[in-house]
Amino acid sequence: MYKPIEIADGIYSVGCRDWDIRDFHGYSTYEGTTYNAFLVLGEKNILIDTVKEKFCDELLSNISQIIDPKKIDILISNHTEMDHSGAIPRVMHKIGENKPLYCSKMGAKNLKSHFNRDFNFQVVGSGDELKIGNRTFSFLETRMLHWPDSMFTYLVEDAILFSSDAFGQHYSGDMFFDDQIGDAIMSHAKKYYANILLHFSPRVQALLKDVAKMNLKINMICPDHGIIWRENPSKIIEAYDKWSRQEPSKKVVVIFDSMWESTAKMARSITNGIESKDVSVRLMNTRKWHRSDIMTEIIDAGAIAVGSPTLNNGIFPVIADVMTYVKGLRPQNKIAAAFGSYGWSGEAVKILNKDFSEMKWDIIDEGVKVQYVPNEDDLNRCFDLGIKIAKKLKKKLS
Ligand SMILES: Cc1cc2nc3c(=O)[nH]c(=O)nc-3n(C[C@H](O)[C@H](O)[C@H](O)COP(=O)(O)O)c2cc1C
Repeated sequence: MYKPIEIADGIYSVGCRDWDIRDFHGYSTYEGTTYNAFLVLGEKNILIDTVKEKFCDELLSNISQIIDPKKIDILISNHTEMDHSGAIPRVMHKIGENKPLYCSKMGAKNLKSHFNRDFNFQVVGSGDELKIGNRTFSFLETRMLHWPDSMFTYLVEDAILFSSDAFGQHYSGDMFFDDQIGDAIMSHAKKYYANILLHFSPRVQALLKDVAKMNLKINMICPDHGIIWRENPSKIIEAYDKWSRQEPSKKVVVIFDSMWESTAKMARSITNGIESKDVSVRLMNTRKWHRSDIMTEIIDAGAIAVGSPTLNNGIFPVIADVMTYVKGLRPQNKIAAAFGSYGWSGEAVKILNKDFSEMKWDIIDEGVKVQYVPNEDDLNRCFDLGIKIAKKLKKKLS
């Protein structure tokens, strides 16, 4: 940033924007991301989280515009992943190697594993508090949201939740708050949830219930990526509640790949069949759509159809990539059907059905297989499969 932003009295956002990044551990970030870090001034000066190693100079320069970094007394690390911890060794070197580093028990273990050294760890768990002057930092472990070390730091008097990766978005721009960017941020937040947190949805539900019971006042949510939620923090909490419930909607995603257009023709007929029953549909060619965009469409879809030609007795490699990725993120509550063209052995549909059953998706048809190029009858069978998917979905939702 060209200069740090004071987000509340004596509290500054001092992190960095990564305008260039496009591949974030396999997730496509068309608009880059930010690595947020926060400086809280007071009787003791506290830095919450750091940035990716290569942005360390920028972080230190941002801090220097407010105080001499040597005057930082305490570092809080909410999450060990390198985009937030990468700069820790250099930051500690700058502020003083023996200054206390607050983190969870798993945080201490994981920071050691990352940097192969000890810091002056002060291990904290849920409910522990650090009182400094007129400020209270309260810690809440959020294990597996999304790493074992993850935790939140809640600043009691200011009612600010530093939420680590939760509630984040991969977005980098000239807007820093929800009231500046408006609803445009929600697609980034949804993509982030679908690709980073979806498989932990039961834990998200449990956490939201725990936080509701705690009756925390939340004026602001400061995640480690993207914009800060200050106008309406409950908007992202409500969105997390909705996404983590994994409720199906009247929407089908048709995913396919094709070498010679046969599976593509089948995919289009299935799509037409779905649409003929007034069900919304997204047709996604895996050669044109990134796996993380496909995943974002899947999260609220009620049904998924996947098509692959048979290649060397298996499914097409790009479809295998997408299916491996989707399986890991465990989307629930889906109706499913497979399809594909083949030449002689035709294993693809069977393999896709196995993938569906591993995810406990409801396979509503044995799938449509077509030898080589589909004729009119074959395309009618595909159209009928589309109708069947749409009808089953409507019935399920009624
Ligand atoms: C390199 C290569 C390997 C193939 N291997 C198989 C195979 O193992 N079993 C099979 O049934 N068909 C195989 N096929 C045939 C394709 O599945 C068939 O051409 C199909 O119609 C392609 O569908 P598409 O037009 O959607 O790509 C192979 C085709 C190619 C080009």
